[in-house]
Amino acid sequence: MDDLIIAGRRFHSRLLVGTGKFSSNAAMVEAMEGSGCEVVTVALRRVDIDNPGDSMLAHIDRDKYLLLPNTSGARDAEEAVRLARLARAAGCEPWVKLEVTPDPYYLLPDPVETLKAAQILVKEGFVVLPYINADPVLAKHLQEAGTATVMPLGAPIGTNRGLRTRDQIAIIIEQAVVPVVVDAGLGAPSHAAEAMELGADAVLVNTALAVARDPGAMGRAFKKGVEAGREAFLAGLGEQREKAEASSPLTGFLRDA
Ligand SMILES: CC(=O)[C@@H](O)[C@H](O)COP(=O)(O)O
Repeated sequence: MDDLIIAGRRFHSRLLVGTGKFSSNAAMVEAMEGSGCEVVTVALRRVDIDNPGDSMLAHIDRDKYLLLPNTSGARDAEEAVRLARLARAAGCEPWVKLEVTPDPYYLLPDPVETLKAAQILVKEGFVVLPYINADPVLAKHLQEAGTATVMPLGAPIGTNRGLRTRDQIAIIIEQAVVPVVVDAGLGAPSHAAEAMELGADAVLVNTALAVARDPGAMGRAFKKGVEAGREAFLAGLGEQREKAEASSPLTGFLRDA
């Protein structure tokens, strides 16, 4: 068993999926099913969380998937906290993907407001999964505040540019005492595999699935990428070297004969 454990809860899948930007609810469900995910994140601003008949929520089987509300669109801590409280009041589990993104162009997370919101929400009993820039110092502060994960970005949301923050993420992974979930910017299964090979505990993907010609097939491709990367990480990757080293050394019985 190689389960992902977040706040004491076990997941077989290490791929979390976002629900934005899909051309239809059917396409979203195909991507979720193909990916094998068990956690799906939903922007609180986009759904009527009080209404189980909301057209998008009605397509998410809550027995099969953990619905992870996110505070996407919040511009400061106050707004994020308000959204999280609304979700809990509407009967959602007290899990929240904390996003505070005041900058409309790059959607980069605000570190000060994110930390402030995390401190409040943890105290109120929320399981907090904060979306952050790949900043190891901030990651430490959030863990000290009691967050259940840290979720550093690979690249800005929706850019599909892959693991641009690789070196910083490596430091976060080295120092983390909670699961590290690489979130945002992963545009191809190879990007997800790279994050997992680096030692990330999980990844979260949305845009790459939503914009694919066949979201179900892309979900399956990401599943394989995540599994391959995880397996390689556990198997132990060889270190990178500057100089060549022959795969078939010229020592041994041929030269000695
Ligand atoms: C859906 C979500 O929670 C975001 O953090 C984000 O949308 C994920 O990033 P990509 O859309 O780039 O995969």
